[in-house]
Amino acid sequence: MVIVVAGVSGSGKSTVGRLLAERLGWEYAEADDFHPPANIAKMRGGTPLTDADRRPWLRAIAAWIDERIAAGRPGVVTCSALKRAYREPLAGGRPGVRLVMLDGDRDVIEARMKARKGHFFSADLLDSQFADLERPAPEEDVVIVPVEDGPEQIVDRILTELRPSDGA
Ligand SMILES: Nc1ncnc2c1ncn2[C@@H]1O[C@H](COP(=O)(O)OP(=O)(O)OP(=O)(O)O)[C@@H](O)[C@H]1O
Ligand SMILES: O=C(O)[C@H](O)[C@@H](O)[C@H](O)[C@H](O)CO
Repeated sequence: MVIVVAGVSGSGKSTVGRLLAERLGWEYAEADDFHPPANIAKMRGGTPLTDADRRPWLRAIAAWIDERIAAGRPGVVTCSALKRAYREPLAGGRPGVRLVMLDGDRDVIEARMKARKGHFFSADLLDSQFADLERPAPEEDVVIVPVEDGPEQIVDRILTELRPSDGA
């Protein structure tokens, strides 16, 4: 099984994803490591990414997921996956892949981003993240988890909802 941890920038994907992988003893990969350097430079410069910018990045994340599934090695990967069209190729109806979206109040997320030091993605871009965000429809079968709790409780909740140790 592969779990994709999604959500806008600052929603806690890296914090929660890393902890989840640690608790399960699974491999972990970080969305930002799949971006071509031009995308990182663009975000660092304060310009939001377009669909075209995100295409090679989503393909690289999908390839990571495919490799894990082919090898029967479970993993956790983060990916903002803001739009339905981004989520479909990663998790849509694929057995063995589940997507969890961290979602919550913009002010809470903004405050966390402002407190976070040394990250290339500035809180000024948060509006563009919420503008692009398409909240998952029920038929997408995405687990939506509120971000207001602490990371440990969020991970507990994901484990309860997905029961990954059952091998689902
Ligand atoms: N549940 C939480 N409770 C309190 N603080 C949190 C929580 N989750 C994350 N944080 C803090 O909020 C900030 C943003 O979290 P994090 O970097 O994990 O988000 P992200 O979604 O991975 O962001 P990005 O996509 O920009 O890399 C960090 O400083 C992190 O320590
Ligand atoms: O889809 C996007 O706009 C990007 O992937 C962003 O979400 C960033 O990569 C990340 O969240 C910042 O670290």
